Amino acid sequence: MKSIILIGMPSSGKTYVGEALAKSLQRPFIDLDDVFIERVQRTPQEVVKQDGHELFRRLETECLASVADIQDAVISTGGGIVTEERNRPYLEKNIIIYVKRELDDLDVEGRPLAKGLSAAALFAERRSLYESWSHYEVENHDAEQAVADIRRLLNL
Ligand SMILES: Nc1ncnc2c1ncn2[C@@H]1O[C@H](COP(=O)(O)OP(=O)(O)OP(=O)(O)O)[C@@H](O)[C@H]1O
Ligand SMILES: O=C(O)C1=C[C@@H](O)[C@@H](O)[C@H](O)C1
Ligand SMILES: [Mg+2]
Repeated sequence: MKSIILIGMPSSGKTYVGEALAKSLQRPFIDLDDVFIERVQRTPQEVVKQDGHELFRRLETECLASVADIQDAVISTGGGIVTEERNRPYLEKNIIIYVKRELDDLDVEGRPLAKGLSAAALFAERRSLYESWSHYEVENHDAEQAVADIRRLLNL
């Protein structure tokens, strides 16, 4: 079966819910941030700081391409994955779930967000992308509930 791939705002719970979902389904969990660090030997933040946003996005696409054909996994992505149209075909090889969380609940304090924008500004820019690129949407108030909702939506 295709992998389940989670998209959504920074800190919306893609990793948290993804890990719980993988455990519940007894499937491998892949976090694209970990793939990035392993391939590039630097964190996304280091690359942005040292070499700029564009290189970070190019390397992120390479990381996505490297996992896009893996079957049966749960994959969480970085919040900005929807900002590059070239990422869409890789995401679409999989089942795409938009993980939603109240803006006020996003724990973005002190985190370097893309382009130095606030979470509200990023959300305004990306909301329609998360909505239109995803096959399903799930609220993350409570991780167990989000896992149950995804399992129900996908009949798993
Ligand atoms: N349902 C939840 N209940 C309690 N804590 C949560 C829940 N969802 C997420 N968190 C917490 O919120 C923070 C952000 O979650 P997480 O790291 O999973 O977000 P993310 O979408 O993967 O972020 P990023 O875009 O940076 O990868 C973490 O500290 C996580 O433990
Ligand atoms: O949402 C984004 O565009 C980003 C989120 C951060 O986790 C980092 O990956 C980087 O700052 C970009
Ligand atoms: Mg994450």
